[in-house]
This record gives sequence, structure tokens and C-alpha cells, in this order.
Amino acid sequence: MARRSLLISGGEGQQMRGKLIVFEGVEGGGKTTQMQRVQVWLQSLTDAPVVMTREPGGTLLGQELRRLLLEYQEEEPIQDRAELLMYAADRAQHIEGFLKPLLYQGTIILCDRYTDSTIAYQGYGRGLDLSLIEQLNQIATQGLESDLTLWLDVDVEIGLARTRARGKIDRMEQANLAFHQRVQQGFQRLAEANPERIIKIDGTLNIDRVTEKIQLILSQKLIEWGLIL
Ligand SMILES: Nc1ncnc2c1ncn2[C@@H]1O[C@H](COP(=O)(O)OP(=O)(O)O)[C@@H](O)[C@H]1O
Ligand SMILES: Cc1cn([C@H]2C[C@H](O)[C@@H](COP(=O)(O)OP(=O)(O)O)O2)c(=O)[nH]c1=O
Repeated sequence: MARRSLLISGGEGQQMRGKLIVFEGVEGGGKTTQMQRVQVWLQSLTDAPVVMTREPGGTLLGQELRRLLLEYQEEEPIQDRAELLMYAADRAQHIEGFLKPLLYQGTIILCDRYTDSTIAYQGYGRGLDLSLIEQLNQIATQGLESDLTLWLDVDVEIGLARTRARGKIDRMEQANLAFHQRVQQGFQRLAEANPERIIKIDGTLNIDRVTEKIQLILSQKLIEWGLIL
């Protein structure tokens, strides 16, 4: 495949020339593992910078919010609506201070979780009103949607077993199985409702097979976007 600079295919001025590729799914689906592999592979194909980031935690403020959101403490449980607003604050900061400037420069961004996680976890998982979450996502993102979302689908039990094997589990991972199953159902519904944007990948395959599948999907997208010939 021939490389092509993203800067050539983009327009002038304030046009967003980069691409936002999001990795989603329940805990332990393999997002982090695959993103690292995809970053190296994609960077070998294009002159455009390929950058990895995550929500929560893609900015300095976000790192603080991530700590508060994921640290387990019994004294004063975080209320569901406070949790929702903290994820939204992380996203607003991330988009304005990090994602948008890079997208204007033509960067390809690989982002670990985005708006669908809020719908799945706070909406389906916690049971907060979906239209309220959509409004909040709109406020935080100012309408910035992912160009492509790769949903690494694994059974909740498999994913949680993987994260437990990895070590200490965080506040969200400690939520009960029924919560995580509702989250999973959320991702399923989102994928059904957005077949163009969200592509499901079987995350139970071995690591190399998952990488191959992602590479195949991304190769087609890069051609479609005019980033490789
Ligand atoms: N396809 C896979 N098969 C088996 N284990 C995997 C697979 N993908 C990732 N893992 C392992 O599962 C754990 C969680 O993976 P990780 O990439 O951190 O997932 P996530 O970021 O989605 O939570 C890690 O220990 C990782 O090595
Ligand atoms: C972005 C986002 C994440 N989350 C949760 C999902 C995860 O449990 C946690 C942190 O995500 P993440 O770092 O992806 O955890 P892991 O790599 O272990 O899967 O935050 C929400 O509940 N709502 C959101 O909007």
C-alpha cells in the first residue's frame, strides 16, 4: 500500500483533516492491547501522526478525574449523576484541549472509549435517562463524532476474568455482574442502531487474529478516506 499524507488530502483553514478512531467495549475486551499494535502498524502506513489517547484521562484535568472516578473508597460513594457529570467534564476538556486541535492538524487519533461508553455505562448500566446523556454528550463533544468505532466484543465474564488476572480491579470493575451485563447490552443496542459507525469485532479470538481483523477493516477505511492509495 502506498502512503499518502493526510495533509495533502485535507482542505485549507479550519477543516478537520484528521480522523477519530474509537475503541469500545466492556472491561478486558483487549482495547489497550490492540490500540498499541494498531498505532505502530498505522504509523508505518501514513505520514500523518498517529496518536493514542483515552477517556477518562486524556488531559491533566482528565487524569485527576480518572483517579477520582476509578479509585475505590467506601466513605462517600459517588452518586450516579455526579459520576455522569465527571465523565462529561473529562470529555469536554479532552475535546477542546486535545482532540480538536490535533484533528485540525491532520492527526489520526486512536481513542480508548468515547461517547458510547457513557451511554452504555451510565445509561444502560446505571439506568440514567438516555436522552439526558445524549444531550450531555452533545454539550461535551460539540457534535464531534467518531469517524469509526471498533467494538471489541467479549462476554462480560471473560472480560472481567482477564482484568482480574491482570491485577487490582478499580471502582467500575467492582460493580456487580448484572451491571456489566446491562453495559454489554448497551453496546449491542448501540451497534445495532449505528451500523455505519460501529463495527463489531470478536474479542474472544486470539490476540493476533483480532489484530488482523482490525487491520483489514482499517485498511479499507484508510483507502475510503483517501489516506492510502
Ligand atoms: N484476544 C485476547 N485473548 C486473550 N487475552 C487477551 C486478549 N486481548 C487482551 N488480552 C489480555 O486481557 C487483559 C486485558 O486486556 P486489555 O487490552 O487491557 O483490555 P481493555 O483495555 O479492553 O480493558 C490483558 O492482560 C491482555 O493481555
Ligand atoms: C469514558 C467512560 C468510561 N467509563 C468507565 C469504563 C471503565 O470501567 C472505566 C475506565 O475505562 P478504561 O480505562 O477503558 O478501563 P479498562 O481499560 O479497564 O477497560 O471508565 C464510564 O463508565 N463512562 C464513560 O463515559
